[in-house]
Amino acid sequence: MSEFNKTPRLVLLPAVDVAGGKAVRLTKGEAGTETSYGDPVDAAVEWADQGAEWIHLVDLDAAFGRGSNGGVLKKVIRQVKGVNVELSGGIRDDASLEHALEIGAKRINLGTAALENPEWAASVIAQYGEAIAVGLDVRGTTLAARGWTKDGGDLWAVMDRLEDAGAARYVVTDVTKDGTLQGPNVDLLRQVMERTRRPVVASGGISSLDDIAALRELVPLGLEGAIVGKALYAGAFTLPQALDVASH
Ligand SMILES: O=C(O)c1ccccc1N[C@@H]1O[C@H](COP(=O)(O)O)[C@@H](O)[C@H]1O
Repeated sequence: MSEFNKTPRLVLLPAVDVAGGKAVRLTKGEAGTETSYGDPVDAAVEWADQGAEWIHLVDLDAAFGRGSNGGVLKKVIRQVKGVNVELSGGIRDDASLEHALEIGAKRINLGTAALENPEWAASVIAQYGEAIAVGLDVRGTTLAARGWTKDGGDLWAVMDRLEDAGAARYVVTDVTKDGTLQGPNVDLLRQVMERTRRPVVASGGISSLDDIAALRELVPLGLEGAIVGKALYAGAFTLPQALDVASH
């Protein structure tokens, strides 16, 4: 096959979720299910050293509305200079959005605000374009907001609105898969990609290199990337192995 016929690679985004100043992984996003993996700066620097182009950085305390890890996030972004950071959790107004961009986030992932404050979300989508992604965090086809503790409406109705607003990209998480190592929800991803021409990033459930290979098959349909969390921290495979599968 010539270079020109090759399917473009899948971009992998190792996740660094921060709670109480530590890198943690949750199961299905439920508070109290944390497994701790130490210093978030060390985790992020390790993913950067191993070849990550993007890091998906989450302030879980801000997402749950119980605090902030602002200082730690700033340090992480500073320490992984040269690696793009997608930042999410608690970015719900002008002040938090501007702060996130000021500390160096390349892309902001809006969750709750895109559901509860459609006018503001539309205005920042129009103003910042590619710098704004919308996180579609779902159980079944019901969106989840406020630390995934509240229902946030019907996925397809909200997507119609976001498409009209010109959302640049969607980060799709099946909450029921997140942190479970049960494999990604490929049907959900296919359904989302059928309804948009915008790039989609998959999140939740990746457990093996086979899962990454399966997601790479979706690149021609609009899948741009995949967030990898627990599988990397648990050592199911290494990031270089995953990057290799994502690019072949
Ligand atoms: O990533 C998680 O495990 C997670 C768990 C519970 C809530 C949120 C979680 N992650 C990220 O947070 C944003 C939503 O934050 P907000 O609603 O905008 O404050 C979500 O898209 C995930 O990226």
